[in-house]
Amino acid sequence: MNDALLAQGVPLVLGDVTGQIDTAWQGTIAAFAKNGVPQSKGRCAGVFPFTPTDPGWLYALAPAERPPAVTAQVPSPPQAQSGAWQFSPAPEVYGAAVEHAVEQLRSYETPLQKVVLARALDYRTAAPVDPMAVARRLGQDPHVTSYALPVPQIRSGKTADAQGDMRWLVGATPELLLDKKGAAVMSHPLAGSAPRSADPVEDRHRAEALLVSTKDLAEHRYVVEYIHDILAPYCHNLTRPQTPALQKTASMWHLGTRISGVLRDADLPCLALLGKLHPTPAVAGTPLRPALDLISRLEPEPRGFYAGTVGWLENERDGTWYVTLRCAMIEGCMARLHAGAGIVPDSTAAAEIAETQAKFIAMSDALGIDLTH
Ligand SMILES: C=C(O[C@H]1C=CC=C(C(=O)O)[C@@H]1O)C(=O)O
Repeated sequence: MNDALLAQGVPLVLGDVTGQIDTAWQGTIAAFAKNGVPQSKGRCAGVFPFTPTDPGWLYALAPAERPPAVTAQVPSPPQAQSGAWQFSPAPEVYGAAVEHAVEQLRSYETPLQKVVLARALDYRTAAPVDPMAVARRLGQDPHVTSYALPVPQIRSGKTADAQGDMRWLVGATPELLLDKKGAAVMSHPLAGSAPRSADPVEDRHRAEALLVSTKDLAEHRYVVEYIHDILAPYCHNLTRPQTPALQKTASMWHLGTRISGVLRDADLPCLALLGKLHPTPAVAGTPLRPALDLISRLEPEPRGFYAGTVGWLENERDGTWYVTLRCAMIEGCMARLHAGAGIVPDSTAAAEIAETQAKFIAMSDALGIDLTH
C-alpha cells in the first residue's frame, strides 16, 4: 500500500459523500479485508476494478472542518462538444462477439448460462474535460448515484495531483451492490433492461414489456440467486420478493430486486462481504469462472474500473458499495466510456447493440457527445 502516489487535497464526490483526499492506499478488496484498512476510524471512499485480483484504491478523507471540495452549484448544461468519438470495437465486431457467445450458450457442452459482454466508446475533445462538472450533470438524475474519483496512474513512483497525471472515474450508477449498517445488509441487483422513450405511452409500454420478458427475467434471476446464495450463510434472516420490480434512470428501465438480511455477526468487516460478492452475474455472468474466461476471450481490452465497485466505508464495519456502471475514465481531453449487456441463449446481436448504445446515453449526454452524428 502506498500513500505517496496521490497528492493530498484532491477532491472526490460519491453521491452525498464529498471531500478532499487525505491519504491514498492501493490494494485489492481481499488484501484490505484481510489486513484491515490502515486508518480505519472515519470515512474512506474507494474504487476497485472489475478483476478482483487487480488493485484498486481506498482514500481517507480529510477532516470535515475543511471546506467541501464540491459545493452545491447549479449544474452547467453540457457544452455541445466538437470532439471526435468512435466505438471500440465497431458495433459489427461487438455483434459478432454476441453471436459467438449465443452459440456457446446454446451448446449442450457448456455450463455457461449467461455472460455479460461490454464495449467501449472513445472520445477526444479539444479542451480538457472537467470531471466534477460531469459528475454534477450526472447527479441531476435522482435515480442514480453519481461519482467522480481520482484514479492515479503509477508512473515511476511519481506523485499524481489534480492538475497533472490524473485519471478520473466518473459515472452515475443505478445499482447498489452492498449496503451494510451493523447487522443490516442490503443488495439491490439490476439485470434486464429496456431503453426509455420520450413518448410516455411508448415508455410505459416498454416498461410493461420488460416486466414479462422471459429473456430479461432469466438474466435477472441469475443475479438474484447468486447474491442470495452468497449472503445466506452469513445471515439468519434474508428476504427478497419473488418477482422483480421496475427501476428507472433518466435513460433506461431495469428489472431490480431488493435483497435484505440480518447478519449473524454485525462486526463482519464490510470489505469481507464485498469481496465475496464482486463480481456478480450482473456484470460477469454465470457460472462465474466460464463467464470470466469467455469475457477475456471476446472483449478486446481489459475493462479496468468499469464493472468494478465504487463506494465508501464508515470505519471498517459499515459501508455502501455500488456497481461501477454508466461511467467513463477521463484523462485530460480523452474519455473512454463503457457499456455492457447480459447475453443469454435468446439474445440477438442487434438487440444487444441497441441496449449497449442506450446505456451509453447517460454518460454521452453528460459529456456533450452527440451519438446521432
Ligand atoms: C452491465 C451493465 O448493466 C448491468 C446492470 C443493469 C442491467 C444490465 C443488463 O440488462 O444487462 C446489466 O446487468 C452496464 O450498464 O454496462
